[in-house]
Amino acid sequence: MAQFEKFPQPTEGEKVTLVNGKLQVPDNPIIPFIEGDGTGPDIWRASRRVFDAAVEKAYGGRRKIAWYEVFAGEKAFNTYGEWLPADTLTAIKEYIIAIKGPLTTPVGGGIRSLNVALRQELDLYVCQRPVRYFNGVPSPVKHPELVDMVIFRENSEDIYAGIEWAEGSPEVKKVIQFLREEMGVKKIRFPETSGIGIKPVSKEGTERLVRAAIEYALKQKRKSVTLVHKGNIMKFTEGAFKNWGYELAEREYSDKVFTWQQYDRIKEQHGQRAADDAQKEAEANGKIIIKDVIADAFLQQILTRPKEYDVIATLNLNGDYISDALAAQVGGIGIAPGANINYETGHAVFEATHGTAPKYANLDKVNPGSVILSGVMMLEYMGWQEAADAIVNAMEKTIEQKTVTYDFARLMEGATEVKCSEFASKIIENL
Ligand SMILES: NC(=O)C1=CN([C@@H]2O[C@H](COP(=O)(O)OP(=O)(O)OC[C@H]3O[C@@H](n4cnc5c(N)ncnc54)[C@H](OP(=O)(O)O)[C@@H]3O)[C@@H](O)[C@H]2O)C=CC1
Ligand SMILES: O=C(O)CCC(=O)C(=O)O
Ligand SMILES: [Mg+2]
Repeated sequence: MAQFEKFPQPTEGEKVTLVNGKLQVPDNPIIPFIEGDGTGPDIWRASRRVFDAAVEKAYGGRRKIAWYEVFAGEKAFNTYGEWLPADTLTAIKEYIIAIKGPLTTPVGGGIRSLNVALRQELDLYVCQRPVRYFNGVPSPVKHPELVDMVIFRENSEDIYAGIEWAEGSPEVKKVIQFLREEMGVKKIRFPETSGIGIKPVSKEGTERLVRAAIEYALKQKRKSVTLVHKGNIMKFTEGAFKNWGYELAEREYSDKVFTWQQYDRIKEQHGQRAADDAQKEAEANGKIIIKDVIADAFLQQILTRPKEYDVIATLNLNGDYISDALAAQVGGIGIAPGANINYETGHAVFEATHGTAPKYANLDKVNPGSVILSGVMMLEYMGWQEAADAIVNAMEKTIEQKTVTYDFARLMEGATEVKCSEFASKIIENL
């Protein structure tokens, strides 16, 4: 049993376990949850009702989640005097699968991101964010239905490692002195007034992320995996990510993928026609095409040619930007789910793409769709597909009936605007 310093033990349920790399989920699994800050509590209350109703409906009482509250953010600070108590990490390590609401991160000072800390502490190296269109959702683009992508965002490295020093600090002076005097760096434009941030990107980190993306593409019979990077500018981090990604694909999946690097080699030796034919043959044989694109070009092409993209593998910061941009394309951040996963240990924390939307806190107003769909991902991960499908169908039906929260209502003709809790109730009615 987990040893908690401050938290009470869970009073009901059984542990999820990992046996020989496979999750074993009992009928009454203990699932830790973090309510979240800002709009988190409103959204969590609404979402939890949907999860419980769907599980009850799908399994007639045979299965039931034993929710176990753990704490992070403001509620943790107010209750335990810490933003991220050790017990929360202990609980997630012990019970393997958890779900959370958004947590606040102050800009330019104060605590570092608790969301990022959770991902790093638990080494949840994949941030998996599927982006698809739900019929009837208002969108700013003409063909939102052409967007059907799954983002694999590297979650443990990059500029998010939090290695940075503030302008004027003794540390930054030391780093700048080292760079100038020992490394021969001459390009810091204003050395006296610079803050410095470091961007670590490793071969191991890249390989496990790209491997997860390719495994997903193979299992789900997707067409391509695109490595999105800014390798033309950041050659040894983003450029290396691209190179390591291609190398891994050709080394570990040689009979299952066709890469654009292979295409280039064939083109060089035998001409463009031969390369085109080789790619067509690979596609006809169901091979996954591994390609790459520079991040800025990608951000315009997801608007102009979304059909060309499928599974996306990218670094941490690119993935953050891409997640919100793609979410907007299919109707906004109100229905953008996600998961942070370590595919080796099985640990997974499910959470929405959006933040705490603080101006709407406690108004029972915002869309709970992102956390509800994050819960759908969680149910799928647990193997409770029937409950997951029931929620997706009921949510589709509710949106088609034009019963929606403010974010959709303001863009839809003839919609009935409902509160966060009412949207959840309508989904439950439609189960
Ligand atoms: N994983 C996490 O926990 C994350 C936490 N954060 C943190 O959240 C805080 C606030 O961040 P901020 O940059 O304002 O981004 P948010 O995602 O919280 O909000 C930005 C805007 O997105 C829209 N929005 C967000 N959530 C919903 C929802 N559920 N339904 C409908 N619309 C929604 C609102 O748009 P509109 O104004 O148009 O109504 C809102 O003003 C920060 O402290 C940030 O660090 C941010 C991202 C992820
Ligand atoms: O941790 C935060 O405050 C922001 C995280 C974020 O934007 C994301 O995970 O997409
Ligand atoms: Mg983000």
